[in-house]
Order: sequence, then C-alpha cells, then structure tokens
Amino acid sequence: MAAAALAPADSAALVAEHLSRSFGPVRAVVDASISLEAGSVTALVGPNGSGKTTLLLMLTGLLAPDAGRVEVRGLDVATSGAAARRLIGWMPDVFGTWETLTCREVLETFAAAYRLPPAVAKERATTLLATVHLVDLADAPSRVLSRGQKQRLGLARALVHSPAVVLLDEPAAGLDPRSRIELRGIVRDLAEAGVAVLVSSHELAELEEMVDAAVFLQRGVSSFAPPTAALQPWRVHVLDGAAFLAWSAAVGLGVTQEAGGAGAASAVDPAACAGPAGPTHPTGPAGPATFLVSLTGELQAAQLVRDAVTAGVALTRFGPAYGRLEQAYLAMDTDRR
Ligand SMILES: Nc1ncnc2c1ncn2[C@@H]1O[C@H](COP(=O)(O)OP(=O)(O)OP(=O)(O)O)[C@@H](O)[C@H]1O
Repeated sequence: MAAAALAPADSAALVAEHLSRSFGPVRAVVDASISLEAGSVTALVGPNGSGKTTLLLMLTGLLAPDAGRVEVRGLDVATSGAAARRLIGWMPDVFGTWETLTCREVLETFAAAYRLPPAVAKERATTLLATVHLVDLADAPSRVLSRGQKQRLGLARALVHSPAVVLLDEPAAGLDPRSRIELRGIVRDLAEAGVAVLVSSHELAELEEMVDAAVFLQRGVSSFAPPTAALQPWRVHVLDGAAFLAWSAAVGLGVTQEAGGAGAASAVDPAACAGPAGPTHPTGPAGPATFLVSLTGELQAAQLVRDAVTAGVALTRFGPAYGRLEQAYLAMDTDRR
C-alpha cells in the first residue's frame, strides 16, 4: 500500500514531519517538523550544533533521515529523488566550486545538470550574474573570487533552475553590508515570485527584516513558538540620566544603566536612589544616558512614555532592546553544544 501523503496546507511547498538523524551517538536532529509556504520566507534559528545544517541537508534530499519524511509539492524527496530535487535550490554554508571554471561556466554547468536547454542556461547565467553583481567577474575563474563573491555565486547557483523551494544556510556569511542589503532584496523578490524560502542564520536582527515566519531548533527538536519571557527589556535614551533615575526611583521602576552603549549594563537599585523621605539625588550621570527597563509589553511601554513625559523627563529614544527573533532566541532554554 502506498504511504499516505502528508497533508500540507494548500500553499505549503515543502512539508517535513518528525525528521530525525544521528551520527553515531550524536543525535543531531531528534524530532523536527517544518512547513514552508509558497511565497513566504521562513527563518531557521537555533544555537550552534542545534541541528540546522543536518535538517537542511535532509530537506534537500542530500542526507537520508533515520526517520520521518520530506515532501516537496507532494513529491517524497526519498523516493522521487531527481524530480523532487529539481524543485529545490540549495545554498550550503560553504560553497565548493570548480576552481578552473569561470563564474558563467559554473552556472551553465549546473543549469545543464538540471537539464536546462543550452540557450536557456546561458540566459539564466547572464540574468543571475547581474542579480548577484558578478557581471565583471563573469569570465574570471571562480578561484579568484573573494569569500563574499563566492557566496554570491553560490546563491546564483542555487537559483539557476528556478526552484520552487530555496534553502539557504548562512547566506549572509562573508557578505559586505551592501551585499547583505541586496541579499534581503533578492530573498524578498523570490517570495514575491511565489518561491518558498528557508533561511538559516545567526544574524537575527537581519533575518527579522526578511522573514514572515520562524522555526526554532533546540537540540534537534523544532518548535514554531518558543516560550517568550513575561518581561522584555526596552531601551530608554534620555537627555539627563540623573533626572531619569530620580523619576524612575520615585515611581518604583527598576532600571539598568547601559555604560557606553548596548551590551555593557549595570543594575541600578531604585531604592538606593531614594532617601527615607522619597527620592533624593541619585548617582546617575548628569547628561545623556541609556537605560534598560523590563516591561510586560507595549501597553506598559506606552504608559511609561506618557508618565515620563508628564513628569518632564526628556526621552530621546525608546523601543524594545531586542527584535522579536532575538527575544524568542533568548527565551529558549538551551544553549549551544
Ligand atoms: N557528519 C557528522 N558526523 C558526526 N557528527 C555530526 C556530523 N554532522 C553534524 N554532526 C553533529 O550534529 C550536531 C548538529 O550539527 P549541525 O551542523 O547540524 O548544527 P548547526 O545547528 O548547523 O550548527 P552551526 O550553527 O554551528 O552551524 C553537532 O553536534 C555536530 O557535531
């Protein structure tokens, strides 16, 4: 009897259920499920060693799972091999290439491997070299490319056969700022064109700007919604640190001062800023300063702004200290391995 098809949502381009894979005693992926929607970008997030690359390799069909199944547009990757792989574009984190071939030849060779007619292959190579800004190096041997240029060629290679699903493992690694911005544009354009994209990256702030959904991996186990902490840090920039501390002590707001920008923080005890008869003169900096405050959400944030402004505290900037992906990542209870 034929195995029952997985039951994806109508728009799901790739569905994987309960994948697992061990390497000897190492359980790289324990239980991972994922669904990629056509026309959307999904982030794959997890600490070092959480199994992201292993999962991606199973999704591409390059690594057989110990258990579980992957279907691309209804085709089982394990049994439909070439037909399923024709629908997938894969950009590994390290892009190996034939060093003596030119960039154009690399793309045309891959296009030929996907059975694209020579004229179409030529046209795709020309288009993609322009997309990834390698026109000037089109006829240079790929060995002369810098790391970032190799990454861009790797992205072009992943797209050469116009796949329905694109899997990118750390695509921004080695890219300069302009190329990173362009990468975001390319990824969003793919989604606009109906492609399902999965991007694995540790650059969470950057990732957040291009994704519609996220899958988290913790020690080989996937989840769509990691637990979020009840309190989230918000960053407050003020014109007068001492005045802000005096006010926060008066209203009983716990604050942490950031010394020299994000990252270097020291706790400030509001009680230490207030004398027995209430707030006196806290030992905060007289001048611009940055603080972190822990809030329950946007409602409390709005209240804080209103109360501070009413009390004459000069706020210059105020917002969540971390993006949603960073927040979710920090709320995960496992670390790297
Ligand atoms: N071929 C292999 N042989 C043995 N162990 C492996 C192999 N591939 C991966 N592992 C192990 O499986 C676990 C998951 O590795 P994987 O590369 O999938 O993690 P990752 O989330 O991609 O990590 P990173 O963020 O550092 O790239 C790690 O403990 C790793 O050492």
